[in-house]
Amino acid sequence: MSESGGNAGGTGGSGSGAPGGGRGNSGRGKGGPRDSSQRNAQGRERNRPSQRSFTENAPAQRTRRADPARLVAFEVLRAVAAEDAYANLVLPSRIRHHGLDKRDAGFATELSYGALRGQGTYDAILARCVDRPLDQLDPAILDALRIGTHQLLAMRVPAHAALDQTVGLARAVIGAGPSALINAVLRKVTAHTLEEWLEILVAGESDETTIASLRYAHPEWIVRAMRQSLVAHGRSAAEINDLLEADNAAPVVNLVALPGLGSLDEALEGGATPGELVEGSALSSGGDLGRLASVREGSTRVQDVGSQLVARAMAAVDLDPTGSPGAERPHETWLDLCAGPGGKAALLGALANAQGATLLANEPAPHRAKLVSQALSAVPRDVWRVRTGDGRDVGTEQPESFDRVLVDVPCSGLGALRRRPESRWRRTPKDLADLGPLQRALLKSALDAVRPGGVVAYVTCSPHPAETTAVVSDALRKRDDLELLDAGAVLDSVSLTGNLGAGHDSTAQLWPHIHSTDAMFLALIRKKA
Ligand SMILES: C[S@@+](CC[C@H](N)C(=O)[O-])C[C@H]1O[C@@H](n2cnc3c(N)ncnc32)[C@H](O)[C@@H]1O
Repeated sequence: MSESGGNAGGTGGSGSGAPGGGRGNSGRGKGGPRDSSQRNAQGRERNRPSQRSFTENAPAQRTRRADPARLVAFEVLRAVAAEDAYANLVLPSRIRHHGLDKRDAGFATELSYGALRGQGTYDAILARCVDRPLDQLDPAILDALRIGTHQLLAMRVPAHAALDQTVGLARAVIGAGPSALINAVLRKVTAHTLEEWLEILVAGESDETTIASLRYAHPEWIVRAMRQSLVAHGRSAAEINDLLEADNAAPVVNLVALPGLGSLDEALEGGATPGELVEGSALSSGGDLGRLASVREGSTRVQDVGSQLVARAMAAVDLDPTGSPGAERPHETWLDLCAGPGGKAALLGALANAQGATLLANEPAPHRAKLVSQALSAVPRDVWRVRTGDGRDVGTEQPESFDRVLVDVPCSGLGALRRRPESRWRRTPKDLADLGPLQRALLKSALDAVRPGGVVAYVTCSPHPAETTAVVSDALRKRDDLELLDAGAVLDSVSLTGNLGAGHDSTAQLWPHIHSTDAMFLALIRKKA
């Protein structure tokens, strides 16, 4: 374990398109393959005529060149499949490596994210077009087919361009052999629109979970888990399709101006719109956020509104409800037990600075602890410290030492599927079981570390009851010195609307399809004085 400090800021990116998301039909283009200059700012190819047709050229006569934007998407899919890479980390480096301009970068983002999100549905379609089981295909060929299918069924790319360019990509990076197969399979894909394919796939299917899984491109176990989560948090199971559809939409990039330190003026002048749910937030207008001086300084940051709300709720709980309103708070000590990479720590650091408190941010992974220091760099240096160590030890090493503790535990991330296009296909139900003991141990440590009268905010970026309500009720059952505060009411008190409707049974759950945030869970647990 060690403690340290440091400097910097951060930005994020997004993509769009998937079954249930940015649907579009392909059409006929005039002449040969389009070059990238014919794409519009959303990465869509311009002048899209309404009918489909294909070049008469045999695959061998077509382009042998890999269009750089498609090549980037292919490389992202390959890295995800072969190296277990994260698309949101690989994509920017591939875009830089190939020197894509803004339009091509938009196209590559939509193509790679859309193909990854839609993978389950696209594979079901491809299975109807290939004469052997998909797992007998070379994985690179399968990725090329997924990229071709997403262009044909869900992007406004003329069919001939999608075909020619995908075959050209395959010739350039996989070899001449597979191009005939790819050409033949993608021609079969073009026989139907996405909607027609979905009708074909679900025909004769009566199981609602299977239908939703195919229609909204989620594994069946996640469809069931999300339905269970909706019900566990007091919502209707009938919302499931809206929730799954929200996972397929590209999330808007949210900004936060660190209270008392940052400003949104520059972002708003540049076209960002003020956030409607929480003070000091804005919806980015897109583009390179590094152009904003306050983002470069780290006083304005990219952060999901759900994260902003739960961090503000932790800081806003009234620890002395019997005291006189407006009375000055004594100097408080705050702990962020699982801080990496530092998004909530930065906001908490700014709030601590404004409220005369200090913050200890803990993270066991040294490279992530460094990111926490960087995230906190805009906050005055005497307000915060970073501890590099196991959060499970803090409760015994520093018992009853903190007034407020945030424990934002490692979780399945089922509440942020829209941000991580590949994660739905990578996660398994076993992850939930494996994470349970760590989540419980971290919450126990947080409860040991908070002083009597203090409050612990238990947060996950997952709505699943195994990671949310079950963990909290286990903790409450084991000890008699705890009480649950009304997290929904506290969230309302820090929101601009005052009426988020997130509360249920004293805990609170935000939703992508209701609040346009990640599905953040919040429980506020007070240790009785
Ligand atoms: C959900 S993330 C936290 C996100 C962070 N609060 C933010 O807003 O940027 C969970 C973090 O817990 C860390 N973690 C994993 N095991 C831990 C442990 N034993 N003690 C403390 N933190 C742990 C992970 O490295 C990860 O950075």
